[in-house]
Formats: sequence, C-alpha cells, structure tokens
Amino acid sequence: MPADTSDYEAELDAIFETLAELAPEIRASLPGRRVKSDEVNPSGETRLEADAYADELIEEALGDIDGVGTYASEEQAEPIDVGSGDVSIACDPLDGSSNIKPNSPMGTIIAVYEGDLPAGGDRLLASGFVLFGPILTMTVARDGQVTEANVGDGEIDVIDDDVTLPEEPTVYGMGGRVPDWTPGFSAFIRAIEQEYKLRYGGAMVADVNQVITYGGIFSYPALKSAENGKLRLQFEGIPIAYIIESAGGASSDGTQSILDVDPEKFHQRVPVHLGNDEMIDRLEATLAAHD
Ligand SMILES: O=P(O)(O)OC[C@H]1O[C@](O)(COP(=O)(O)O)[C@@H](O)[C@@H]1O
Ligand SMILES: [Mg+2]
Ligand SMILES: [Mg+2]
Repeated sequence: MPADTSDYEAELDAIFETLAELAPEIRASLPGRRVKSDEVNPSGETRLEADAYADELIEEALGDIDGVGTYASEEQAEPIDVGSGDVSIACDPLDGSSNIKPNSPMGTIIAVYEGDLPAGGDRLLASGFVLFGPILTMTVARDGQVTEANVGDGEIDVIDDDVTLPEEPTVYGMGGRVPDWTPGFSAFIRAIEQEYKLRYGGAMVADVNQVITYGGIFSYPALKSAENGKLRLQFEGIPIAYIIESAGGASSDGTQSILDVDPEKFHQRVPVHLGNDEMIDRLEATLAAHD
C-alpha cells in the first residue's frame, strides 16, 4: 500500500504542475542534443547530452519546491540534498533516450516518496510520466486514481480523469534478446504470441502506454545474463507499477508486486512485468512451473 498523501497535497500539486511546465521546455531542448556525451551514468550506460540537460533542468525546478528535501536521478550516483522537507523525488529524466537518434517516442518518469531513499512502494506518495510522443502528455497516479493530461503548452489540460486498462488485452511487448530469456519467460511468450499483437519500441513509457491504451503486457524480464533484468526499481519499476496498478492492472517482478520489492540499493535493478491482471497471473504461473 502506498503512503498516506494527506500531509503532502501542496507538494504533490506543485511537483506535477512544475513537471507539466517543464515538459515543453525539455522537448524543445532535444533537437540539438541527439549526440552522446563522453560520460557514463551509474548504471554504466553512455549518457546523451539530452539526458544530462533534462536532469539539470528537472533537478533545479523540482528541487526548488517547498517541502522537497531530496532529488535523486538515474543519471547521478547519489541522492542530492535540495532543501528541507520530507519529500524525495526519484527521476528518470529521459526514459528510452536511445530513441532520440531515430526520433522515436520517449519520456520522463518521476516517483515521489516520503522520507529517505532508497524507498519501497509503501513509501510512494505519487508517480507520473511525461510522454514525448506526437502529442505531449502527462500521466499521473495519485491516491489510487490515474489521470492523463495534455501538457503541450505547459498547463495541465486533463483528457481522462480515470484512466483504466481495457478489459480485453490485445498487445504485448518485451525487452532483452530472445536467446537470453529464461525458459519460463520464453514459454510464456510462445503461448501469448498466438493470441496477441507484438508492440515494442524500446522506451518503457511509450511501450507501457500501449498497454494502458490497448490492454496487454509489457515486460523487461530477468535474463540468463542478468537475473534482475535492466530496469531500475526506484526510478522506473516502482513509479510505473503504481500507475498500472492504479489503472486496474497488476505488476510483478516474477513472483510479487513490484510495489512490495525490498529496496536494498539505490540503483538496484528489478525484473518488470506490467499489464492486465490475468496476464500477470498467467506469467507468474508459467514462471513458477519452470522454476
Ligand atoms: O534497448 P532495450 O534492451 O530493449 O532496452 C529498452 C529499455 O531500456 C530503457 O530504455 C531504459 O531506460 P533509460 O533510457 O532511462 O536508460 C527502457 O525505457 C526500455 O524499456
Ligand atoms: Mg529509463
Ligand atoms: Mg533514462
């Protein structure tokens, strides 16, 4: 169960209003920043100039909000003290940033936690993502409710105040090389590919938004070469799991909700499965049968 938000309404309002204001600014900064920098992030990935720029912009704006004490980013080794206050923000400034080169969609993810990091789903106050697609949108989960808004002009213009996964799933998308999948995960995909359409673009927020829109499942699974997969718990796993669960779906690390995973390390990775309840149940059952 995520944390009680009643003492943090003002901070949450300010955080999401500020993120909406930043969205067009981040988008406008992208065309000139498609090249790689010579830096490597804490997960060992080469940063793009766009990753670094978006991170600075977000740290400055969200770090300035009253009540926000800590800003942490996938792009930085340690959380940063940005003021006094009990609210910590964990951010993936650009999710799927390798998509900038082919000009494909990507996003920004934020998780708002109560207290110090690393934190688990029980200390999450709210989460959201901006999707830099043909339309600039922001999807926010707060108090168990998901809203989608247009933020193209920096204002929150709500399109849907009760985003819910469709009951009939139709799409699936998953990361990792096929020979690197575990036997259980391969068996699950072999079964569902008979029924559903493949949709995978390489940016979690965009791939997850396909699932939110059409119903289905998104996975970045445990791999033979990496038992915790690729995605990071604080910055990607927990915030998106909360959005999917609040929209009536389910999340799993293979055996339990991602919101129940123990946060041990700041840049910890976690296998991620998100989608309609029955597909997550079927996945967990197939993985258990191949254990
Ligand atoms: O290139 P792969 O292995 O399919 O990985 C894609 C996954 O990696 C990510 O791009 C990781 O995010 P970052 O760009 O923030 O590192 C996810 O958005 C996406 O699901
Ligand atoms: Mg990411
Ligand atoms: Mg990123």
